[in-house]
Parts: sequence; C-alpha cells; structure tokens
Amino acid sequence: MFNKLKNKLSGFKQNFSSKIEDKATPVEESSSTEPEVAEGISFQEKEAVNGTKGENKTGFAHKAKALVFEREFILDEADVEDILWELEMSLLESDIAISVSEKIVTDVKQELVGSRKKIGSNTGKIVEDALKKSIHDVMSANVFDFDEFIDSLEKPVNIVFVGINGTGKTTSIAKIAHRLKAMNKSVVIAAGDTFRAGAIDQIAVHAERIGVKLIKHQEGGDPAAVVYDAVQYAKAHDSDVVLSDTAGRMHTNVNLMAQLQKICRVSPPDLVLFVDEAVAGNDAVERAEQFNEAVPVDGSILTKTDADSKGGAAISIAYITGKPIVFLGLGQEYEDLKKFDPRWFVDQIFS
Ligand SMILES: Nc1nc2c(ncn2[C@@H]2O[C@H](COP(=O)(O)OP(=O)(O)OP(=O)(O)O)[C@@H](O)[C@H]2O)c(=O)[nH]1
Repeated sequence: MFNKLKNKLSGFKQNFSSKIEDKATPVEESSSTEPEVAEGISFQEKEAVNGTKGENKTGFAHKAKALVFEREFILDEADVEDILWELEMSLLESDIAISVSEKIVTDVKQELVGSRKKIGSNTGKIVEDALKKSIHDVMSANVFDFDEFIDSLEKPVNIVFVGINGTGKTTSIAKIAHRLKAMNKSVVIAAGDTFRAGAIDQIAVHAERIGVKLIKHQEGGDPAAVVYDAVQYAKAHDSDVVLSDTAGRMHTNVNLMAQLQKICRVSPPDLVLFVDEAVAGNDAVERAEQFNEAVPVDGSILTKTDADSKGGAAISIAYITGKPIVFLGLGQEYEDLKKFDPRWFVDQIFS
C-alpha cells in the first residue's frame, strides 16, 4: 500500500535532513534560562526537560537542555529550493492534484524555512512531522462520521451509490450492508443496476450471503422504480437503511446521467456516495467533480486502496471536491472496509 509514495517521501526526508545537518550550529549558552519545547523531540524527552511532578525543575532542566538542545538551524529558501522542487515533482508523480501538491510544499516550507528551529534527538522527525501535519490537514477536509450520520436521521436512511463501471460499487454496497448488519441495523438493498447483464444476480448473491432483503425488477427495468420500491418496503418494514446500487456509467453519458437524476428526484436520497478506485489517481478526482455536477455528491468511497502504490487520489479527493472520504476499500472481502480516518491514513504513509 502506497509503496511508491512512501519511498518518495522517505527520499525527501533524507535530503532535507541532510540539509538541516549541514546548517546545524550549536545553541548559544545564554539564549534562555528556561528550556523551550523543541522540534523533533519525543514526549519522554519533553517530560524530562519540563519535569513532571514539580521536582527540582530548574537545575535538572538546565542539564537536560545542555544534553538535548545542543543544536539549532535556520534555513533560507535558497538552501532548500531544489529539495522542495523535487518534493513537488514527487507529489505530482504520485498523482496528487497540483493545488494539493503546492499546498503541501508551501506548508512544509512555512514550517521549516526562514525561522530558527532547535534540533532535538532526530532530524528526520522534524521533517516527517511537518509533512504529516500538512497531509493530515489536507485530508481532514469535511471529515464525516458515517455511523453518527445514520443514527441522526429518521428511518429509513436512503443511500445512493454512483460511479463508473467496474470500480467496486457493488462490492462496496455489500461491505457496507455487512457492516451495518453487524451493528444490528436492518438493511434493504435496491438492485438499481438494471442495465448491465448479470448485475442483478451479482448483488442478489451478496444480499443472500449477508442475509439482507433485496428489492429487484427485471433487467432493463426503470432503476428509479426499483429504488422507490425499496424505500417503500423499508418504510413498511421499519428498516434502518436502504442501499441503492446504480448502473456504472461514464459521466459523459447524458442519458444515463439523466437517469441518475430521475432516481434522486423520485426518491430523494439522504446521502449520495461516489465510488471510484484509488488506483485511478487524478482521474478519480476529476470524475468525482463531474458526477457532482449531475447529482450533488456528499462523499466518496475509494476502493482498491490495497492495490494503490501512489496514494494520490486518497490525498487529493476530499480537498479538491470539498466532500469527505467516507470509506476506503482495502480488499475483496466484506471486512475489507475502513471508515475513513485521516490520522490512520497518514500513519500508513509513514509506517
Ligand atoms: N483489491 C480490491 N478489489 C476490490 C475492492 N473493491 C472491489 N474490488 C474488486 O473490483 C472488482 C469490481 O467490483 P464490482 O463491485 O463488481 O464493481 P462495480 O463498480 O459494481 O461494477 P459494475 O457493476 O460494472 O458497475 C471485483 O472483482 C471486486 O472484487 C477493493 O477494495 N480492493
């Protein structure tokens, strides 16, 4: 997972750390009487410096300071211009959108260039922390809690899934049905992909395996009618959630996009989730925006993250669309679904 991105960021970390080492100078003794919180030092080191239980703080702190805060650095733009340029190229090669790549480079520059910084025990950590903070900020755009959302609405909650062919829409619906069922929610699936031969059978197999109700019509039928029937069934049976599959379609197919609008007009959804594969990179981000023009999309599911070496779509999509990532697909099994958590994601990149 994200191996190419990991390697690129690790190369940047090394180059930037070497530059910091080149510029590092000893801290002057008279700079301060109290220890400052330094960059790149661990929690334990901070505790050692600040003291924890009001013990003889000052004498010990001075000693600790002499041991830990022995160097500092100040970088100017010219020192790191080439390294930051390489970072930007690496981010773009990882399929991170241009505006997102620029933001990350600007954040790192602001954090590490132009001001005096103390060096703790680990130069690499100073660089890693700056990168982590920026990527975390970018990915935290409109974070959304799916479970709280479901609980906050009147039943049945109607969720419509949209996206192009073959990206994992049906599998994601099955995974979410499985997850909701494990949380004791009653689920109805609407077999709204009446267009592709075999799609109804495919979702029927999932519904049976998971043990949830499926509402289906004939192949070629009106998907808006299928979703309508599923919502009526859910209302009549006091079900919690309706998960509505739709046929995969290119965002450029005007007729199919009009059909999607009809589905949403007939049974206004509480949530429209755009499904695409993380491996599609920038294409997935662009498609999310184009689908959003046809039917207002509330969030994304990125599938096949397990097979994605670049991480670009996952890093960019929420920032560019202004809509949260709701779930990540991490494999082909029902359990391979992860409620999106930016901190977990950032930890994966730097693990
Ligand atoms: N590795 C991996 N494979 C996945 C994931 N999600 C789905 N797949 C696989 O992707 C393929 C396509 O998934 P489907 O769910 O059939 O895709 P779809 O979007 O419903 O396709 P259409 O019915 O053509 O619209 C299947 O082989 C799935 O097993 C994932 O998170 N990781």
